[in-house]
Amino acid sequence: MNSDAVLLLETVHFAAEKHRNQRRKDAEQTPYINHPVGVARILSHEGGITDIEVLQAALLHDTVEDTDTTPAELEAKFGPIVARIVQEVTDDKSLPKQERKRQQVEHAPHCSRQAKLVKLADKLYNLRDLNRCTPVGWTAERVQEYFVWACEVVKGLRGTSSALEEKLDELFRQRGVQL
Ligand SMILES: Nc1nc2c(ncn2[C@@H]2O[C@H](COP(=O)(O)OP(=O)(O)O)[C@@H](OP(=O)(O)OP(=O)(O)O)[C@H]2O)c(=O)[nH]1
Ligand SMILES: [Mn+2]
Repeated sequence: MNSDAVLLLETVHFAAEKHRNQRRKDAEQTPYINHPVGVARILSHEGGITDIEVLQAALLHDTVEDTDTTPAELEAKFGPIVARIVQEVTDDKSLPKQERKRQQVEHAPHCSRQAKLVKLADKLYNLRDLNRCTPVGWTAERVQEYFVWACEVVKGLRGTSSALEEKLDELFRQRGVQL
């Protein structure tokens, strides 16, 4: 088996273990790991991305934010580039939510191209997930606000992947969000 396949299996196994007790916010309580796997799959299948470090970072992108995983642990296991990309897409959960959301808009244009790719695929997955079903406790207004905010973040990520940006733009258009 080629070494990229071995590396991806090692990475998806690590992410699955880390997210094993986490569920999505939908009524069916979908396993959380479906999200990072789906984000990596969007990058490869829809974005044509073959950069192994980007695909690994996509699989790991929520481990530091949402589990006990540390950046040092990622660096030791997957190397400095993967660890850096994950760090770039990790929100500071000690900040109030509104400030975290504001910082994503502010930081997006300063991210590396690799981190921008992960962020584009993350938003595309989450917006499609909102179209699939509404998270438990969310109102229609909150869903619409998420689309408006995501569009602001995506503005700072443009010029990175026309394939992913076109798919995002179609979702914003369907919601009447001004591009
Ligand atoms: N659409 C949707 N999202 C769900 C669901 N379950 C969990 N999530 C996660 O919820 C986050 C969006 O919800 P918010 O209320 O805006 O953010 P918060 O969880 O950080 O407070 C996303 O985090 P994230 O991936 O870190 O991305 P980001 O939105 O913070 O950039 C998304 O992955 C679900 O069933 N549907
Ligand atoms: Mn995510």
